[in-house]
Amino acid sequence: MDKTKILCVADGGITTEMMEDFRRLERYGAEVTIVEDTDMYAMGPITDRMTLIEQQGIDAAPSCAALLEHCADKDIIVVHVASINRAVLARARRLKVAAVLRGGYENADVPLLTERGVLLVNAPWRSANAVADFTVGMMIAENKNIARSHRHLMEGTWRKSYVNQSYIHDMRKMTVGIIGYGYIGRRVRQRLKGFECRVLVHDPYIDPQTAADQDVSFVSLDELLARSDIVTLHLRLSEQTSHFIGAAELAKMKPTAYLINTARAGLVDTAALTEALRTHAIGGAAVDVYDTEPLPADHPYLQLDNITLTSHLAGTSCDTMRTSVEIGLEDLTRCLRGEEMVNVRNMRS
Ligand SMILES: NC(=O)c1ccc[n+]([C@@H]2O[C@H](COP(=O)([O-])OP(=O)(O)OC[C@H]3O[C@@H](n4cnc5c(N)ncnc54)[C@H](O)[C@@H]3O)[C@@H](O)[C@H]2O)c1
Ligand SMILES: O=C(O)[C@H](O)[C@H](O)COP(=O)(O)O
Repeated sequence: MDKTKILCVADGGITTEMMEDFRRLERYGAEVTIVEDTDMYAMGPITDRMTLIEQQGIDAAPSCAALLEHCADKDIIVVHVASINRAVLARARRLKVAAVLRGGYENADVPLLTERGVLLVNAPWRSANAVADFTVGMMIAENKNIARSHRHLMEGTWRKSYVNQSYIHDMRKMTVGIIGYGYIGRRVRQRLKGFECRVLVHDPYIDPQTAADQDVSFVSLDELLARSDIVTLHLRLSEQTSHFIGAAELAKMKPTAYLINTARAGLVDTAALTEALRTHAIGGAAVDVYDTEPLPADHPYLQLDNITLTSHLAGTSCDTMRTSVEIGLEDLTRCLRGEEMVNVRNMRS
């Protein structure tokens, strides 16, 4: 019987050494080939190919030469950010499973994979702990003026008070509203337990039983916006959620409330948030993600004194990359044992 042939494409984000873990699948009779996506290094920062794909579509970003060269006889391919696009699928005629070791899988042509009967699996919660940690950090950085004080000290200024002086509260006195209760939203909630703050959640897609099992209050969007001292976004960006927070939603927030966005820039109307912060219609914001990245030097956020900004760092951790491999390896192990994979995104086997 033919061996199952697996191709793993390492790209520096997920290193060749990390991809070596997939050799454990050889105990199930698979043959594992590991190649390097050297084009990725030429493209600069790891997210550049992803930005091209997100903004211009899957066929806009250059294909990975190593993937094209080695995919023809493979049953399974494993990638991080290399595109599984039309060109790859035209060559990979034996392909049965495509594994994208990310939460998002914009670098896979899902309709085409589905049409070809190829299962797509991903690594949905790989960065959820990193992003949840970071999000809580952003809440505290903004509310307690940590980044602002750091900047002023680096500039030689000792300041004892900031614009939010009259509404800096201990976390245990605050109500935090979590919008989107998926992998990251739930982990933010877990972390907030230690701070003893009240937590409200808005997520219309949580089934009633799951909601009943959680010790949080599920509320409408309007109630969450009106009652929260901190509103934190953990939805995925889609046509339905584009500009989820605009002028109308910001107007429903308390004038002392903070908006935290470590999810996706497109969830928030940037002009509306800028205006709300400029006029102090809300207390402040902390933002990790932008419509244009890197953040342009003339971006209006850079003129504000009530915002904490980071450079799309929330998901970045060594553990994120290791976890990506662990999640993928678990599912491909199930596949080789003839069991159902858990992270299938396009159809059930
Ligand atoms: N900044 C970073 O570095 C970074 C890293 C990883 C992920 N992210 C982003 O974090 C976000 C959350 O990721 P996740 O893995 O938790 O996603 P997820 O899919 O697990 O959870 C999203 C949740 O949003 C809910 N939702 C959908 N529409 C909604 C609506 N209209 N109102 C309220 N809730 C709604 C869904 O039911 C789901 O529970 C995504 O936008 C993702 O792109 C950012
Ligand atoms: O936000 C991020 O960090 C990036 O989108 C990163 O490319 C991967 O995130 P993921 O697709 O795993 O959610």
